[in-house]
Amino acid sequence: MLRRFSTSVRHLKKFQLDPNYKFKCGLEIHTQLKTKYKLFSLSETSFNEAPNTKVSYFDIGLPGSQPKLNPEALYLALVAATAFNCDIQSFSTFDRKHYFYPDQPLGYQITQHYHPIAKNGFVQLNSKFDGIESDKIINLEQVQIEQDTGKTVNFDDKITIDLNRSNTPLIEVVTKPDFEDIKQVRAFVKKYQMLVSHLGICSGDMETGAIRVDANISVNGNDRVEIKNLGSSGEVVAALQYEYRRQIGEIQKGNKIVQETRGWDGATTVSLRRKENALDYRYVPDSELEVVRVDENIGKKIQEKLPDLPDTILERLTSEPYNLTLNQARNLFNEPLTLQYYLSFFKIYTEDLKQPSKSANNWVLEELITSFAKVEHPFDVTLITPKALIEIAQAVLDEGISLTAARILLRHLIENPADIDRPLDEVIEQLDLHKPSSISKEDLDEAITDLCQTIIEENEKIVQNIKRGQVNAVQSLIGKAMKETQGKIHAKEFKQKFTELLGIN
Ligand SMILES: Nc1ncnc2c1ncn2[C@@H]1O[C@H](COP(=O)(O)OP(=O)(O)OP(=O)(O)O)[C@@H](O)[C@H]1O
Ligand SMILES: [Mg+2]
Ligand SMILES: [Mg+2]
Repeated sequence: MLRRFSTSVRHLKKFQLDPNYKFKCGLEIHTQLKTKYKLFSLSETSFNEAPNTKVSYFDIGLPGSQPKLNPEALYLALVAATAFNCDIQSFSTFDRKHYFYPDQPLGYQITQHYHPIAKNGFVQLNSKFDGIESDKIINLEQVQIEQDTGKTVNFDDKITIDLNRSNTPLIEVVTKPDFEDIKQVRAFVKKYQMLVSHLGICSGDMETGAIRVDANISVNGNDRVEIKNLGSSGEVVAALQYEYRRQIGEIQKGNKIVQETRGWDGATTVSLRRKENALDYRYVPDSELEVVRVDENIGKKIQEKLPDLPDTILERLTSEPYNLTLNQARNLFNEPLTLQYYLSFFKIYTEDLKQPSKSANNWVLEELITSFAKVEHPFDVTLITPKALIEIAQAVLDEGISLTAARILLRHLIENPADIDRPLDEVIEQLDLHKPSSISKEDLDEAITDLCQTIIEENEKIVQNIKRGQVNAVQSLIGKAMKETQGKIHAKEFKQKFTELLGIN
């Protein structure tokens, strides 16, 4: 996955649109809704179960079985439509789209062709958060509710069919052909993915096929070509880059671009079929499903209950008082428990202890996280609570221990969780981390001078480098001194001493 991602980034750098060939693109995004039950039956939705174990009569198209709409799916579709700023339709219906496929036993897919649940939304791409040069609005044509198909799985020389996925609820979100650039497409897919998982509408995992994208592309106003079933933002980008170049090649040869459906094989787009038109699908209203009527104000009511959207959260975290970098904010956004931890630590540290926000950020995002990494323990917000971290930070502020001692303490507590419940002072005592307060100032200064001199004598090379102008190399001498004194003496004091002894500024 990571490799695929970096490949697409590399492509992005190299790839340029040709100003003589205008790129135009619109997406159809199929999103599995995270419901307990399927769209029109009472079998449970399934992700990794043994094949054909999560199916009801209706899911396998048994004659006589009837569909009944799952209200949870309707609700999640309405939440999506609201978050995408759509006009929710108080009247919508289901239709049958006929086509034969072995993993679609009904012989048709139930979708919303004539009267979808929502129309006319938009998603705002933001130059600050979405990695594009300028803000851009992508308009949406509609959101429709539909069923997923089963899966055809090839085993050696056999083709098998797994109907667990059959009748899983989907929404298809159709954008207007507003994308003028592949970077905008990539930004949109990423944002879409983040939004639906944040709202709990969908798992958001493209790897498991929970979001699948069909990308429509045309060049210089010619017919559009639809590339079906792209499974990651990297694939969308790679397929569009390939197809853009292919269409330019055809135009340059004087060939006509015909409207067709193509697939992506990982390296090229391949023709699957000439595009069916609506007539080929023989859309008819599904006579077994009732008209869906929703309250005219439902969008407003849902809007009031929506949590803050990702952009709002990122905006807040990157502004006063937090002032996090965009990367830090993104990482926190992606780890809700860590975000909660950070916010509660930040509040106590800056409001009760009246300490600067920069130092609060440092405690959580540097000291705490690095301590876990150093002892190779997976980061766990429940281990050192915000209160416990406050206590450690407080010990440093009160000058009871040095920052380096605090680091040793943090690592010790992570590795010995039983000690977390003991009084902190006792643990500090046990580890002998207190600053050596019993020694007189003169004795301490002498000891520091001795130690620094020894280190200077033992590290001729580093000293030479410093004298040649690599002043930063002094840090490695300080590191050695800190190690020697187990962090009991502040780095600042060593820095002063080395500066003095080496005569550097
Ligand atoms: N000239 C164009 N260039 C690129 N994309 C286009 C162009 N015209 C339309 N599109 C895009 O094609 C998509 C059409 O999707 P829609 O679901 O309406 O129809 P479809 O692809 O014919 O149906 P199906 O759902 O059966 O695939 C939209 O995303 C739209 O933005
Ligand atoms: Mg479509
Ligand atoms: Mg389509």
